[in-house]
Amino acid sequence: MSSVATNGQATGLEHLGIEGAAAVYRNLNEAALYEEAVKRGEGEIAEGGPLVVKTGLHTGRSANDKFTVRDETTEDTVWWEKNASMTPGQFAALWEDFKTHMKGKELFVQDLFGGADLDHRLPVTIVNELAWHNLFIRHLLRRPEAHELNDFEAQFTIVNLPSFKADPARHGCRSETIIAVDFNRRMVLIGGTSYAGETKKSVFTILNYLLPAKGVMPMHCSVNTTENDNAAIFFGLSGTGKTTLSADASRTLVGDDEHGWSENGLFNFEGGCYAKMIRLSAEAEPEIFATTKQWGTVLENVVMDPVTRKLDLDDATLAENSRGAYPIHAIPNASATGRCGQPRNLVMLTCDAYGVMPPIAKLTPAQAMYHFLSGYTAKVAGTEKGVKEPTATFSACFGGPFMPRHPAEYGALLRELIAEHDVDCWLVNTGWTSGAYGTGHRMPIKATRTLLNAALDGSLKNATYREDPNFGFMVPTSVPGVDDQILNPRSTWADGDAYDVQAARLAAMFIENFAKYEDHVAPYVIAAAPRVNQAALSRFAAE
Ligand SMILES: Nc1ncnc2c1ncn2[C@@H]1O[C@H](COP(=O)(O)OP(=O)(O)OP(=O)(O)O)[C@@H](O)[C@H]1O
Ligand SMILES: O=C([O-])CC(=O)C(=O)O
Ligand SMILES: [Mn+2]
Repeated sequence: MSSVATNGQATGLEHLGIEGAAAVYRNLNEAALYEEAVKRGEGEIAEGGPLVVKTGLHTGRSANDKFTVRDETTEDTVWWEKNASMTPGQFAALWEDFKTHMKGKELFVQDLFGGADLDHRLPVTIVNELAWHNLFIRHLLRRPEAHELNDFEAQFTIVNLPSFKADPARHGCRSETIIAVDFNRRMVLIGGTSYAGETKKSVFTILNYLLPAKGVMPMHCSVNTTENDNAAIFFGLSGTGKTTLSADASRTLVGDDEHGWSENGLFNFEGGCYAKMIRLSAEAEPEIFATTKQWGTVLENVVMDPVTRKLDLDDATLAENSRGAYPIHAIPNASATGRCGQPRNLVMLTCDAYGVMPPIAKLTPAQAMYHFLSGYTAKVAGTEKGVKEPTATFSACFGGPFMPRHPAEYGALLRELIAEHDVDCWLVNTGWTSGAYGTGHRMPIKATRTLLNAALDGSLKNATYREDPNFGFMVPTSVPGVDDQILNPRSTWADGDAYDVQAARLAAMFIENFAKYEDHVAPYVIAAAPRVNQAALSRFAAE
């Protein structure tokens, strides 16, 4: 039940040491939070009803401002090479300063679950300074039934104060922005950023730490299924198509970003979606587009005409990473439970801006392990003119910034689950074709969907395949409904030699990145590495 505490009334936050707030609004529903957000000038209402907000300086996650407390709890369980540390003393000072900062402020609190599987879900309390942040996280996580709130006992608390400014000298951080994770105190403190994604990815970080200890695999992936439960997992880094491709009219959406895989099957950690809005097309993504016309959707950094209240989804002035947050039932064919059975297919999405990877390839279990640990995608220069060079990104487990443990731990869990459930693995490139970024173009969404559907319905297994000379995986030569040519990326390039050079460069980047795992994985995984075409590579060096 919702409650409001003012003027020294009991707030339910005393046990945390949070005292002196001007008011505490607990578990307000969507309508009430809308009203509070608008009343406070936090956002404006667009045509059709969405709440439009701006986040200012930070329009994406601040991965370099995230710190984990290093103590006896975490010393041997966190991978310190890729997780920046802070001391328990620095965290204690930060928490004191957070409590001071909250005095006299109005706070919005939600009690929610992370995880649709009753055996593995995590009750969390989220304390927000902003009403719209509270609405966002209510959309994104799993809302308890009224009776579940009676004996709700949070196992973690997340406090998010965008107006707080961290102090590098006192808190051990590097800027005024901080995301501080303390697994011993069971708290996450977020300060100095209004980008809402930080909160949902903090819950993800916690689950990524806790679940492997119970033998449950946490994954940065989307999941969808069918009436007869032909479930599929789509791994991928940001912008590779998890949200876009999992919302498919012919399949049931389980979730778009974070899932667990246990003996019971797959389960969503969340109860909502967080979709990229930039240049969203009504034709290619009708289900997601419809949410931009609905009451309830929170639109972050989407440009709106203040008079007509019409949205311009093509305008990247506020952010290239503009976002829409909505409860999962805003998508017509979403799962009511957030759960499904064991997957039959596992897809690794990559947005290869070099235009080298084929649009789909079949992976052996060893290749799947290799690509899971590599976590490859490429970032493009965005909208800047004249910048033609993409940048390769390797992010372990397709989610480095949210994975506290060593990638080999997640890898070992995944390997066992793939083998136990005999899952078919695929690599899908949603990035460039007919040349690299700057010359070619992005893979048409329609082609990607057709190829995926052939993989998921089993028909693609009967196609004829060729072996990719660089990556060693098997690539279909013909698939009904798509142009044969795009299946062979080299043939889409105007200059085949230029393709070979680019492919050799990418293969070499994979090898270089993978060196750090060689002591942690079995030889058969190392053997699944790409082969570097040395002749092509030396042509590049000579150029
Ligand atoms: N062939 C394609 N397949 C998938 N997405 C494509 C394709 N071509 C272009 N896109 C665009 O790429 C973007 C994919 O973003 P999406 O939101 O699905 O990424 P995501 O994996 O969910 O990322 P995040 O983890 O940040 O939420 C969308 O803007 C989509 O319109
Ligand atoms: O969390 C976010 O900001 C969006 C997201 O899913 C990602 O970046 O992987
Ligand atoms: Mn997404």
